[in-house]
Amino acid sequence: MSGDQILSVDSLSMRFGGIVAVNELSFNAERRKITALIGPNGAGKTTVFNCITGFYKPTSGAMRLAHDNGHAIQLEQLNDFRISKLAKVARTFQNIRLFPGMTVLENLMVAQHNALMRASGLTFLGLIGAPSWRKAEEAAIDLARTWLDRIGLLDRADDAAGNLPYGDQRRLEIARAMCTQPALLCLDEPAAGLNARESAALSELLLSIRANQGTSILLIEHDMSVVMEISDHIVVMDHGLKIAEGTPREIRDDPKVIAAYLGTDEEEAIAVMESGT
Ligand SMILES: Nc1ncnc2c1ncn2[C@@H]1O[C@H](COP(=O)(O)OP(=O)(O)OP(=O)(O)O)[C@@H](O)[C@H]1O
Repeated sequence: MSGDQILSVDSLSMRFGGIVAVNELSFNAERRKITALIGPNGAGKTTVFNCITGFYKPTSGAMRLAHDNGHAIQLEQLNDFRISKLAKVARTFQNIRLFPGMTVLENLMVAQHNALMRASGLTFLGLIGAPSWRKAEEAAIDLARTWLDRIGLLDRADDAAGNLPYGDQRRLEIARAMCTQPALLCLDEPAAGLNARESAALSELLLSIRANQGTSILLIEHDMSVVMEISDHIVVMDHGLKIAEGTPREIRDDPKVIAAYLGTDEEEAIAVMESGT
């Protein structure tokens, strides 16, 4: 894999006592591309995400995020707050983490809290309704409404987020992450629990984010139909190690991947991998 890397992970290791969850992992994610991280349960994928997003401090290794303008940031030196603010890395989680009692629109406004706080001069300008604050608030509402339109939820803007169907909540989480205007969007199993129609809508949304926003996406996903359809590059982990990487076609045909990812029954494994083509 060559080209313009937004993320370079170099010899990343994470230990929990005697468990080596991630073992000397190295890979790159290309700018404006979709990179998938796959592997069986317990392979270490979420731990990698937790290191990249600053939830865990890695035991060793380096993670370099390079912005468009050439500015590079060593993620292992920052905490989660600074990674989201300075490195502009946004993430979603395996379990939905919306504010269910807040409206759909409010969930997207909360994502823009940092920008709004700055514009409000840490609340004072907001309290007196200064024009600069009103302008920033209008821009935030515009951005939120644009994303609601993109995910087809504009007409549900005033409904409680918790009342949305599950697939809509998943897409709302992605819209919320996009409202932070991230350089790198990390999605942890966004297709989990979705039906076939919802998975297809998710794939379409991620492809449109790549095409229209040019956002780089790092994706953990078990749903092979989504992974094979939208990924530019796939990194495969097993027991904390990288066992393969390549294009969807290369990964689908790799016997090591088939055996490790899907167990020892090769015939069944091939059938499952092929279902994702
Ligand atoms: N905070 C923690 N403390 C101790 N062990 C942990 C912790 N987080 C993860 N692990 C262990 O690290 C290993 C990798 O877990 P991880 O959740 O990263 O795997 P995964 O590939 O994301 O799995 P899944 O696909 O099931 O989500 C597992 O053995 C797990 O039990």
